[in-house]
Order: sequence, then structure tokens, then C-alpha cells
Amino acid sequence: MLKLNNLNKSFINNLGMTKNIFTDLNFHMKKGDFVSVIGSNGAGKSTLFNLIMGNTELDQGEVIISNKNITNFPKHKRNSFMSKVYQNPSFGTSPSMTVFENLSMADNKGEVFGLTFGLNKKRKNFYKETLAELDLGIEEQLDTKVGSLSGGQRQCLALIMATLKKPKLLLLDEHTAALDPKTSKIIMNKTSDIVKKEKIATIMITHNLQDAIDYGNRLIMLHEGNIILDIEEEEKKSLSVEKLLKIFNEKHLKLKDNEVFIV
Ligand SMILES: Nc1ncnc2c1ncn2[C@@H]1O[C@H](COP(=O)(O)OP(=O)(O)OP(=O)(O)O)[C@@H](O)[C@H]1O
Repeated sequence: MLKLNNLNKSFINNLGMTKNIFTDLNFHMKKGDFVSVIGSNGAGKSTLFNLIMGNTELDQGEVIISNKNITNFPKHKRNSFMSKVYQNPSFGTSPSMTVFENLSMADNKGEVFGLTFGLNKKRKNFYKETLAELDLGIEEQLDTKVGSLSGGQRQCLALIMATLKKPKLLLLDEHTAALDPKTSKIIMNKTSDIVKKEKIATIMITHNLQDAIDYGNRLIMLHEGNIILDIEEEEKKSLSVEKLLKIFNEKHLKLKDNEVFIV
């Protein structure tokens, strides 16, 4: 479904020196795969998302989605078949618009619409039912401006909006990191339900090792631009946080004394 072939990317740092982030990185995933990505700070996780989304230009390599080579597609063209949910609940929704307007906008993604931006009255009941499942009371606030919702409510809305049009690829960038544990769990469970039901290929960056183990069918660990661990299905289910940290250390990585693996 997604194939990243021989990705190469380097940046010039502020001292004018070249820093290689990825050297011939290969990564393939199937439709419906839900992959958790963990790794220390600076491992290249955000850069990976930026390369997939077209925010950052590749030096070399190919990005293939559903057998289509999108390597040279501009960002706006990629947006029609991939969505991202950000760590910051302020991204991904429009605060000055109501919940209903935001959902209608997401429903109209990729379509031409007029001045009323196609307020989707027929879908109002569907929106209400979908929001009610979250049990956060957003279904009663369809006419409320999104800017006055809580961070958790906004993030739930961002997730629903990102998946409303069933993207081919869903990118979750620490999307529960800014939330309290209860709301985080609600969003993680909802994420898992949507991904399973709609069979959306999903990559989730997280620093929460327990979430990385509990959710999804595959887990990869990125370190200094390399995939140093790739665990699936049954093997993944048998993991624990302790085991994961042990595996990380057993890889004999050249960690400096003061470098800590961020959980
Ligand atoms: N635009 C850029 N210009 C120069 N260097 C960059 C740029 N973007 C990223 N980098 C460098 O690339 C490396 C990987 O960064 P990246 O943000 O992808 O790591 P990360 O795994 O997402 O880290 P974190 O967990 O801290 O978010 C870092 O050394 C970073 O400084």
C-alpha cells in the first residue's frame, strides 16, 4: 500500500555541515496496517512524515501509494488521499468556524463548493451519531465555535475530520501527547476503531511505549534514521515496556552516557 524505497535525505545544519538523516531507508506497509513508530529525539520521525506529505523534498528515493509513484506530487495533490492529526489540538480544525461547519468542510475535502461551502445538512445526523460515540458531549455543540471547545474535544474532532473521507493513509503525529490520560485513551480507542473499520493504513508517531504496544498491528523503532526494530502481530502482542527498553539497549546502540531514550 505504502512503499518508501531508498529514501535519502540530508540537511545542512547552521554550521554549514551536511547531516544525513536517511540513507537508503526502505519501509513497506499493507492496506489496513496500523504501525506505531517510536524512537529517540532526532531519530527522523517528523522528517519521515514531512517527506511522505511533501512538506520536505527528498534528495533521492521513491514514495509509492497504492502502486502510484507520488514522489513528484506537490503537497496539495497528496492531501487529497492522506490526512494528518497533529499533536497540537489547534491544528487540523478551524477555531472560528462551528463544529458543524468544520465537519462539512472535511466532508467536502477535494471537492469544489460554493459560498456556503456545502453545509452538509443531510449528514447532520451522521455527525451527531459519530460524535456521540466519543461520549465527550460534542454532539450537543454542533453550532458551537470550535475555538471554545476543550483541547480534548478539538482533538477528537480533528481525528473525525481527518478520517471522514477515508484517506488512503493516516498520519498521527503524537496526536494524544497533549491530552490528559482519560481523553487520550478515548482518542486512542476511537483511532483504533476507525482504522480497523475503514482499513486505513496508519502510521502513528508516539513517545508512549505502552500505546505503541497496545495499539496497531506493527511497531517500528527508528534510531538515527534507521529502522532498528520491526515487530508484528503475535510478537508485538507479547511485548511489554520493559522488554521494549531491553531490546533497545541490547541493540548495542552507540548511546552517549547522557543520552536517554525518551518514553
Ligand atoms: N528543516 C531542517 N533543517 C535542518 N535540520 C533539520 C530540519 N528538519 C529536521 N532536521 C534535523 O533532522 C534530525 C531529525 O529531526 P526530526 O524532527 O525528524 O526528529 P524526530 O525523530 O521527529 O525527533 P523528536 O522526537 O524530537 O520530534 C534532527 O537532527 C533535526 O535537527
